[in-house]
Amino acid sequence: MNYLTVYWKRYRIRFLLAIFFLSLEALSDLLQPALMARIVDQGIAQMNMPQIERYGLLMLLITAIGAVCASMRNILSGIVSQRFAQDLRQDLYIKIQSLPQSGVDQLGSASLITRLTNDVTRVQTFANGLMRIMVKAPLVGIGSLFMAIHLNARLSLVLLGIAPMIASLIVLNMKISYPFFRNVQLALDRVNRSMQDYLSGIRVIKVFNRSDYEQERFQINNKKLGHLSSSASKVGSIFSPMINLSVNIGILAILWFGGIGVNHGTMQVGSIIAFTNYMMQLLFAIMMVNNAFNMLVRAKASVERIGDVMNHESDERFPKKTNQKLGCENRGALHFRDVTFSFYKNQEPVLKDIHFQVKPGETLGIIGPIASGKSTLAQLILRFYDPDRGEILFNGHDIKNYTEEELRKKIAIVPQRPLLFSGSVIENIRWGDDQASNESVYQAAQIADADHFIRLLPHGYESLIGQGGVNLSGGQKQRISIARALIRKPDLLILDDATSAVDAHTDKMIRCRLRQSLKSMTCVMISQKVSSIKDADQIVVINGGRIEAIGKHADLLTRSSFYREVCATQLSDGGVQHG
Ligand SMILES: Nc1ncnc2c1ncn2[C@@H]1O[C@H](COP(=O)(O)OP(=O)(O)OP(=O)(O)O)[C@@H](O)[C@H]1O
Repeated sequence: MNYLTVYWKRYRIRFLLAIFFLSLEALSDLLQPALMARIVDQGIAQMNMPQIERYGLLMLLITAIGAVCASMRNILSGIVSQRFAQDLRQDLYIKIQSLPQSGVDQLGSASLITRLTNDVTRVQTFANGLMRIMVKAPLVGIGSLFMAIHLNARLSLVLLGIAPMIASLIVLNMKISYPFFRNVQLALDRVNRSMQDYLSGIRVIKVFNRSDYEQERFQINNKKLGHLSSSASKVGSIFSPMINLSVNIGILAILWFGGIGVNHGTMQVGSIIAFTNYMMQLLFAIMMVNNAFNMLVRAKASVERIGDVMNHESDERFPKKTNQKLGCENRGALHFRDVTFSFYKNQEPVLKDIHFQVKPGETLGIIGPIASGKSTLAQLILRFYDPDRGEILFNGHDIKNYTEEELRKKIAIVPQRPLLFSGSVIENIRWGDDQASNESVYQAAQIADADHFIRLLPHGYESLIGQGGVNLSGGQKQRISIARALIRKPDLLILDDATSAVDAHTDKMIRCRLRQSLKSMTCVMISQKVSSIKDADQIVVINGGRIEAIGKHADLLTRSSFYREVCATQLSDGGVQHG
């Protein structure tokens, strides 16, 4: 919970000011029954009009002060809780951005969304409640008790008997409820995850007619959430009436003993009214304290879940300062030296003893069966993960010597699944370099063979792209992604199956243009298609996480059985093309 200290320091003055107004408001509530008792006992009972007017006016004044304080407290609590939530959300967002990829994998993206939205809102509601009722309830509760004792000490013994009983009930409620609320949040994560899965795969789900199946999956998670939520509220619904019953027994006892007192002439009617009023205020306060505990239990679960993220180790692997010694003599050179990598400790490595070298300006093709580790290899170059053994050199230097900004400025990747944002086409391309001129954008689009189709769009480069590029074809999205990577003018370009959705002719055009226009740029081309990589200077055949063979197309036809088989099935003439 340490991470909350910074917000406490930032907002404590306004928070304490809200509590100050709240205390005045509570004081105004507490004084009213006592004034009413005087109006009844000293005014009405003795037909004393001046007393009625005096205490009546005083009561009005105190109520007005209470109302002003309530407004001030409302304004302050609104401001403090809104700003606190806004800051917390922002800081959590920044923290999520700083997490290493393994941290994001571990926490899960759906859970991170729930933490950023639902959990922050819960903590905000609690903070707001703290300034509205939670402090007022104990103040009014203790004040009522004090005023009641002041009115009639003997009658107050009833209250002292009941209070410990109610306190025990509240503590028990909190202990039992807490695990339920934590489980509710976890169930909410699962509901969000199934929704996220559905939205990201909506087309495939429809094509495969799997909407019913997905609906069932959602229903299972939703039912679990409903079940857990109702179990959690059942606990609350058992305890609340028990607390109510205890308080009502107390009121009944007061009326009983008070009635006896009035009969014997030891108590006045006004005092009994005031006493029951205080009892009602006490009832209200206790109910509020109970609700506050329920809110606290929920907020505690959320505070801990946010804390899991806030206290998670940030990605501190990159050096903070530029290493002056990193010269550019070997611009674009890439060297894998016996790299072994596994995602989880004590698990079979995904990549084993990977060793190869790419000279500046060369193109390296990588081919292999599915799940053989091709994309993982690309992610290691960008340091999304670090190898367990071995090292990767880029531009002649260990990639661990580069700052995050430097490394990612020099290397651009076009991922398997192109990611486009809502906005115009030109904005999406310029996202790679926001300083790029229009000319550079057009040039990058031409190399990616995107310029022609973009100009045919209703508003050309200014045409709007829907969220995730819904209004574009797969091949169009891939070409815009390539243009976006090119505009960065990287030393090394990684195309991770980036032309899988374009036809063979366009694929060839893009490769030719890349070679002609960017002679100095090194290119790593991962593909399942032989046609995409067969002209590369070197081809790495990767199988089961190991390099099966390295060489040119012609060499591999004799040296790699996997490569030969793939060529035989893929190349258009049905046979094996040499050269
Ligand atoms: N974030 C991750 N956490 C754990 N395991 C992973 C992760 N990403 C990939 N893997 C595993 O690593 C192995 C290699 O995956 P990778 O994506 O590198 O294969 P690939 O050769 O690129 O496959 P494809 O051709 O299908 O894209 C697979 O077994 C996969 O399950």
